[in-house]
Amino acid sequence: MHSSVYKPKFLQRLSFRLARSGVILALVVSLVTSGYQVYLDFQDERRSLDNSIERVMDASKFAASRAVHTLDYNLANEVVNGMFVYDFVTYVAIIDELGNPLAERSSEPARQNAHWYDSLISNRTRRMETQLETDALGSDVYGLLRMELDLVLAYESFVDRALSTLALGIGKNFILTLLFLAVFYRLVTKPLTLVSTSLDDIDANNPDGQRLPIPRGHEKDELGLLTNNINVYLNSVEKLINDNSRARYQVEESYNNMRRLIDNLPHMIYVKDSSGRLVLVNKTFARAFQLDVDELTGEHQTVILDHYEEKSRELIVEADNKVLADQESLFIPEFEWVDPAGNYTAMELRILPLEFRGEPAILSVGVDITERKRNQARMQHMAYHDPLTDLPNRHLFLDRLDQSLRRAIRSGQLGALVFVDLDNFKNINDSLGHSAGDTLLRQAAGRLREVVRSEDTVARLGGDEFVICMSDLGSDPDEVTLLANQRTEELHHTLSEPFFISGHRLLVTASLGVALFPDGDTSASELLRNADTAMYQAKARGKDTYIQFEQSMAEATTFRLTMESDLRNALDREQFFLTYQPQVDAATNRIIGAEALLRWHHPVRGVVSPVEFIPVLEGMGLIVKVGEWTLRAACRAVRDWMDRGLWTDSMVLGINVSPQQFSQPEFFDQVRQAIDDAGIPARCIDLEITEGMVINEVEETIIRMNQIREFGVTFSIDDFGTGYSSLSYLKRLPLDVLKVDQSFVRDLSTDSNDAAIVETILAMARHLKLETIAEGVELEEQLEFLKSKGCNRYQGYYFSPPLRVEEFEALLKNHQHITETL
Ligand SMILES: Nc1nc2c(ncn2[C@@H]2O[C@H](COP(=O)(O)O[C@H]3[C@@H](O)[C@H](n4cnc5c(=O)[nH]c(N)nc54)O[C@@H]3COP(=O)(O)O)[C@@H](O)[C@H]2O)c(=O)[nH]1
Repeated sequence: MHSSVYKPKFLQRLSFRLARSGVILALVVSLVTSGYQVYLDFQDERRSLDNSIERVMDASKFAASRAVHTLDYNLANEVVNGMFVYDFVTYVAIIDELGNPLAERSSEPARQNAHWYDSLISNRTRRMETQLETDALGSDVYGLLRMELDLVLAYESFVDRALSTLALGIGKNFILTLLFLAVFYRLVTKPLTLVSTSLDDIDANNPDGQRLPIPRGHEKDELGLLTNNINVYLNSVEKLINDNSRARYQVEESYNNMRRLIDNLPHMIYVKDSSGRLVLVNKTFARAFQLDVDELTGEHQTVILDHYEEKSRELIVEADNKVLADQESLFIPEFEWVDPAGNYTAMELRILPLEFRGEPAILSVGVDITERKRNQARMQHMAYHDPLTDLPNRHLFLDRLDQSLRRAIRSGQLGALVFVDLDNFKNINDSLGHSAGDTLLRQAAGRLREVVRSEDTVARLGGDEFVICMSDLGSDPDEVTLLANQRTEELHHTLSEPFFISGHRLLVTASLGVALFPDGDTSASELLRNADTAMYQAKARGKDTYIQFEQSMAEATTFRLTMESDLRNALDREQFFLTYQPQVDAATNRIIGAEALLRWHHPVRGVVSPVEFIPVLEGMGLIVKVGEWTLRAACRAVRDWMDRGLWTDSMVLGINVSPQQFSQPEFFDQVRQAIDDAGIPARCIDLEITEGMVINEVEETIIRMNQIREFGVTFSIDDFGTGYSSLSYLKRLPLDVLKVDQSFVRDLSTDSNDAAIVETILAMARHLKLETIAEGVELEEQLEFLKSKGCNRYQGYYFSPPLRVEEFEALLKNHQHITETL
C-alpha cells in the first residue's frame, strides 16, 4: 500500500525485539533454574562435607581422648596426621584440659589455590571442635579435638560444578532461544514481511484486482487467515471504491443531466443562498443579462436587482425573505424588469424554499411572459376586432353603441348609427377573386375611418357590411337629422370614388341606412337592426343611396327574417321544385335540351322567384344543400324522360351551379353520384357556371372542370359579358357552351352597343370553337339578328317560358312529334 506502509528499522523489527526479549528471558530463566539447581547442590555438598568431617572427627575422637588421657604425644600426632584425609583440612589440633595443644598440624600453604571468588567469602575458615571425654557418658571432659577447614578448598569442585551448570543452562537456553528465533523468523517474521511488502505494492486507492499471495505453507494457519482477511478487506475496499466511483459517476451524470436540462429550459432558473448570493444559475438566466453562467455564479443578487423596476425589486426581496422565513413557496404572477438592451420584459416568478449544499437557499423559476402577454393582448384585440380591416367587430361595436346610447340618454345629446353595405360586392368578389374583394374591403374601411371624427366608431360586421356610430351630434332632433344626413352623404360619397385594385379601376356604390338614437327605449341591437332595415330599403330603392330609418321599414326586415326562417325548412318540407325552359335549335326548330330552373312553393306566398330566394339561400349557406337536391332532381327527371322516350341521349339539360356549391371539395363526387344513381349518360348534363366563379382561383377551377368533363359532363358559361372576366380567362377554361346573357339580347334591336357586344361575343365563341346559346329571346327580330350572326340555339319566352315538369313533358311529346312529322 505504497507510502502508507511503515518500514521498520532493524532494531524495531519484530524478530529483533523478540530475540532481545527471548535472550533476556532465557538468561533470567537459566539463572533462576540453574541457580536453584546450584543451591540444591550446595545444600547436598554442605551436608556431605559435614558428614565427612563428622565421620573423621568421630573416628579420631576415641584415639584423641586416649592420647590426651594418656598424654601420648605420638598417638596424638598420629591422630592429627590421620585427620588430614581431605585437602581442605587446614588445621587439626588435640588440646588438653589446660588448653595446650598436645598435637597440632596445619596444611601447607602451597595447596591453597587462589580463586576469583576468594574475596567474595568473608570467613573462609571453618572451625569444628569436639570435646574429649573419659567415659562414654561424657561426664568427665578433659580436652578438645579441634579441626579447621578451608571452605574454599572444600567447595572448590562444587563451585566448578555449579559454574558449569550455570554456563550450561544459560548456553542451552540461549541456543534454544536462537533456534526458536530462527524458526519464528521463518514462520512469522519473514512471511509477515512478505505480506507487508505485497501489501505495499497494492494501491489502496485502486487495488485493481491485486490481492496478497498467501505465503507458502501458511494456508491454514493464522497468517493465512490474516492474509485471507486482508484480501477480503481488499475486496470490500475495491467494492467500496467501485461503488463509490459508480456513485460519483452517477452523481456527476445526474448533475450534468440536470445542468443540460436547466440550461436548455426556456425558463430562467437560479438559486440564491440566504445572503442573496447566486449559487446556481442556468444559461437562460445568464443570457438575459448578457453574461455567461460562470460570470454570474457566485455574484451577489444586486448585480441583477439593478435591472429591476424599483417596485419589482422590493417585491422580490420581500418575497425571498418570506420564502426563507416561512419555508413555503410563493408565486409572483407578474413583475417587470428591463434587460441590458433596455427592453421591458414581463416575468412570472415562482420562488421555492430549498436546501443547497446543506444551507437554506431559495430556488427561483422565472418565465418570460412578454410574448404570452402580447398574445393575450393580440387575442383580446382579435376577439374584438375584424382581422381583415382591424376595425372593431360586432361584439365591440355593440358594446360601444350601448355605451353611447346610455350616454345619450343621460346627456340628451343625440347620435346616429349608419349601416353601410357595398352594392354588388359579390360580383367583384366572384369576378376578381377574394383577395381583390379583401383589398376593396380594406380600402373601404380606410376611407370610412378617414371621413368620421376620431370619437366615432367604425366597425365591420362581416362581409361588405360596415357600421358607424356617431355620438353627440346635438340635442335638436331636426338639426341632428340634418347633420346625420350630411355625415352619411360624406360616407356615401367617399365610397363612390373609384377604387384601384389589381390594375382594375372599380366603381363601387353603397347603400346606407341611418338610425338616430336614442329612440325611445330601443336597445343597441334593436338600433342596429333598424339601421340595417333602412339600408335594405336603400337597396330596394335601387341601391347607391342612403335612407333614414322609419318605423314602417321594420316590416321589411321582418319579412327577410321570416323568409330565412321559412327557407330553413323548405327542403325538408319538399317545397322546392324544378321548372324546365326548353332550348331550341333555330335551324331545325327542334328542342335540343332545356335549363332546369329552381322554384320555391311557399305555403302562403305561392311560387317564389329564385331571384328573391337564391341570394338569401346563398347568404345562409343553404345553397349547397339545395344545389345538390337540384342536381339529383334534374338527373332523375332526365332518367324518367329517357325511360318514357321523351329524351334522347343527344339532348342536354342545363343545371345552374352556384359558386359556393362549385367550391365544395366534394362537388365532383356529388355530380358523379347524381348521374350514376340516375343511370343517365353524363353528356346529357351541362353545368352552367358564372364568370365570377371561374375567375376566383382559376387554376383550381380548371382542374375541377377538367375532372368533371372527363366524366362526360359539359360546361356552359352563364351570363357571359356581365362580369369582369376577360378573353384570357375564357381561353383557358375547358368550356363547351357560351350563353349570351339576356341583358344584351333584350335591347338588341334598339341598342347598337348591345348588338355589337352580342356580335363580338358570338365571334369570340366561334374563335374558341364554343357552342352558343342566346338567353332571353322574346322577339322574332332578336332571333333573326342572332341567326344572322351565326347563333342558332336559343332559349326564351319566344319559344317557351320555364315550364312545370308535366307541361314540359307535354311540350316534349307534342313538339318533337310535330317537328318529326314536319
Ligand atoms: N344557383 C342556381 N341558380 C338558379 C337556379 N334556378 C334558377 N337560378 C337562377 O336564378 C335566376 C333567376 O332565374 P329565373 O327566375 O328562373 O329566370 C330564368 C328565366 O325564367 C329567365 N328567362 C328565360 N327566358 C326569358 C325571357 O325571354 N325573358 C325574360 N325576361 N326572362 C327570361 O331567365 C333566367 C335564366 O337565366 P340563366 O340562369 O342565367 O340562364 C337566374 O340567374 C338563374 O340562373 C338553380 O337551381 N340554382
